[in-house]
Amino acid sequence: MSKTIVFGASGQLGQCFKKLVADNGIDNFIFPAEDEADILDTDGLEKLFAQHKPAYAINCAAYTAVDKAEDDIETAVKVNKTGVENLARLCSKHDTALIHISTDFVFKGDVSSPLTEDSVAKPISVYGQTKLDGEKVIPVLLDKYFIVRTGWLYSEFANNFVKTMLKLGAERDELKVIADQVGTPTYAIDLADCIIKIIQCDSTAYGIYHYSNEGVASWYDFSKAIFELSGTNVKVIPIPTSEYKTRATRPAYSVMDKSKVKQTFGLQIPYWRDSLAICIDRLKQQN
Ligand SMILES: NC(=O)C1=CN([C@@H]2O[C@H](COP(=O)(O)OP(=O)(O)OC[C@H]3O[C@@H](n4cnc5c(N)ncnc54)[C@H](OP(=O)(O)O)[C@@H]3O)[C@@H](O)[C@H]2O)C=CC1
Ligand SMILES: Cc1cn([C@H]2C[C@H](O)[C@@H](COP(=O)(O)OP(=O)(O)O[C@H]3O[C@@H](C)C(=O)[C@@H](O)[C@H]3O)O2)c(=O)[nH]c1=O
Repeated sequence: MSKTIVFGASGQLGQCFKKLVADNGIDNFIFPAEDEADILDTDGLEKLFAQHKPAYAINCAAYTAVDKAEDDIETAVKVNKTGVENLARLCSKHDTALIHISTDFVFKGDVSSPLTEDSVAKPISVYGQTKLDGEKVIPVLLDKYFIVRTGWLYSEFANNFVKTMLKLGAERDELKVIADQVGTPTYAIDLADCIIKIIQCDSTAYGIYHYSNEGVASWYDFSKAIFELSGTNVKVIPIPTSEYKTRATRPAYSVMDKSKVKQTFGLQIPYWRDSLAICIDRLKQQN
C-alpha cells in the first residue's frame, strides 16, 4: 500500500490528519516530527523521501501568523515559498503527488460573488502573497499536484479563532468583532477528510481546488455562533474593519465556490454551523 507523508504534522491541520487516521484505522500515513521534516532542510527531506518513497506528500507546513508576517517577510517567504519549492522538487524526483494547502487570503476580496479557481488572485498581505508565490512554484516543477485553497480553519487543535473566542469570552463581558469581512469558517477535520478521500480514490484530476465548509459568515456571525453553541454568556458588538486595527489587511470577501471539488470528487460538504457544533462538543468533552 502506498505511503503518504504529512509535513507540518504538529500544526492544526496536521493534527486533524492524525486524528482521522487514528480514528479510522487508515494505514500508511507517516507523521514525521518537525526536526526530521523541516521543509527548509533539503538533505533531511531527501532522506525522508528516499526512505519512504511516498506516493503522496501533504504539505500542512506553513508560516501562518498573518500579522507577524508583515514584519518578518524573510521567514514567511522561506517557509511559504522556498519550502514549497523544496517539496515540489523532491516530489518530482521521486514521482510523488504533492497535496499543498493554500488560502483564501491569496484574493484581494473586492468582489461579491464566490471565488472560483480561475478568479484572479491578488493578495493584500505578506502572508497572502507568500502563499500565492508558493502556489506558483508548484506547476513549474511538477505535474502531479493538488493545491487546495481553504479559509478560516478551526478545530480542537492548535490556535484558531474558535479557541481565541472561547478564551476571550471566558475573560470578558463584552467583545467587539468585525462584521464586514465575510468568508466561510471551515472545520479542519472536514478539510482533512476531503483530502483523504482524494488520496483514497487515487485521483489524477490534478490542479487547484477550493474547499471550505458550506455557507457564508462574517467573523461577527462566527463569534456569535461560537458563543451560542458553547453556552458562553458574552455580549458581542459588531464593528467595521476600520474599528479593529491589525498589522495585516484581510480580504473583505473571501467566500469560495466549491463546485469543482464537489463535482470532481463527488463530495457533500457540511454546512459551517453544523461542523462548528461538532467541534464545540468535542472541545467540551476535552474539558
Ligand atoms: N489556519 C487557517 O485559518 C488557515 C490555514 N491555511 C493553510 O492551511 C495549512 C495548515 O494551516 P494550520 O494547520 O492551521 O497552520 P499551523 O500554523 O497550525 O501549522 C503549521 C505548521 O507548520 C509548521 N512549520 C513551520 N515552519 C516549518 C518548516 N520549516 N518545516 C516544517 N514545518 C514547519 C509549524 O510549526 P511551528 O509552529 O513550530 O512553527 C506548524 O506546526 C497552511 O498551509 C495554511 O497556510 C489556509 C487557510 C486558513
Ligand atoms: C480576536 C479578534 C479578532 N477579530 C478579527 C480580526 C480578523 O479580521 C478576524 C480573524 O482574526 P484572526 O487573527 O484570528 O484570524 P486570521 O489569522 O486572520 O485568520 C486567517 O488565518 C490565515 C492563516 C488564513 O489563511 C485565513 O484563511 C484566515 O483563517 O477577526 C475581531 O474582530 N475581534 C477580536 O476580538
